[in-house]
Amino acid sequence: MTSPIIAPFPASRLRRLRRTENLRAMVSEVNLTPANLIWPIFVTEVAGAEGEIASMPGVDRLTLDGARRAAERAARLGIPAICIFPHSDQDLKTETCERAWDPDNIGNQAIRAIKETVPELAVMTDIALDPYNANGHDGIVVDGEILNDETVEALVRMALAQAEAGADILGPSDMMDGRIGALRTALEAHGHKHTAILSYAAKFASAFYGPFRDAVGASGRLVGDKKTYQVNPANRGEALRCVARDLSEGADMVMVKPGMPYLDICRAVKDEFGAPTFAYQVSGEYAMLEGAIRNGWLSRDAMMESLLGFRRAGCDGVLSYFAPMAAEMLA
Ligand SMILES: NCc1[nH]cc(CCC(=O)O)c1CC(=O)O
Repeated sequence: MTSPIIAPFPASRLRRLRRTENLRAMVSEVNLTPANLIWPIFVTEVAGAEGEIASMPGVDRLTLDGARRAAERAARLGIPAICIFPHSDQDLKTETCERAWDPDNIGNQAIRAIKETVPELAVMTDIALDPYNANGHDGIVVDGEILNDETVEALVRMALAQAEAGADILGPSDMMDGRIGALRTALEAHGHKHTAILSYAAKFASAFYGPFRDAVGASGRLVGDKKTYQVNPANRGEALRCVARDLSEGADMVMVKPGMPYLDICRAVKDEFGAPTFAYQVSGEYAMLEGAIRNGWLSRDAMMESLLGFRRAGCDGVLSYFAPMAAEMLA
């Protein structure tokens, strides 16, 4: 890029274009609209588990009816997509995770409920075994090892059940090797050629997922950590190789996760590959901002600024628990 010529002061006064709201709007380099937001929601099948998540004040676990209402709210606000995370019955979690591909699991029920209520809203899912795994891991665990290839087979079954239930976008968040290619091949073979994949491609082994694991009821279950499959937070090059690999296997869109501590990765992914690029402003980022806002230490504008930052870093959109609130503020 050629640098714009800057005349010496006082011929150049950069403050001239910052003087009024309209002048600032004219030269704004990026913008944030509700179309840039994906709203992640938690849906529970457990009676009595609905309501506020302690570590995510302002975010509720929803019933199926609540999910329907959320879908209507998203549509009203111009949010194009909702992403479903299931909170499933602890007693039905197994080591083999077969509920993950049960057509009637709570995640698949929620897909159908939302598609019935607001057919045009894009429904995104999460593909990983953790909501149904007695071990709380994203993959099948045998003797302490998270098995890659056996997990990929299970993920394929899970993905087909979600596509069958009507999901528009599948979100593999498991970080097993080879899953995108396996999912794409299976989707094509089973008549789901229009089902999109938004790969959690650059997903880091982060401490910012803590509140999410409370929300889906995986925290008490998880033994150890996810460092043998999620990317080391130190590794930019490896994250870019993950993105290259997932795109070459048939991902339609890619994601960087978490968001705010990884904006350098967002920028690199967009510049390097030019594919539709999303960031996930994860549960810990939500808790951090919302906690400070509720304490009066930050204003709501800080939240809006965090979302605009993703756009400046090259993201086409952001998954954020703030999505409905941000869309309301933009209206
Ligand atoms: N498959 C798991 C999954 N999918 C989305 C999140 C985290 C989202 C968030 O923290 O908001 C996680 C947690 C994890 O990897 O442990």
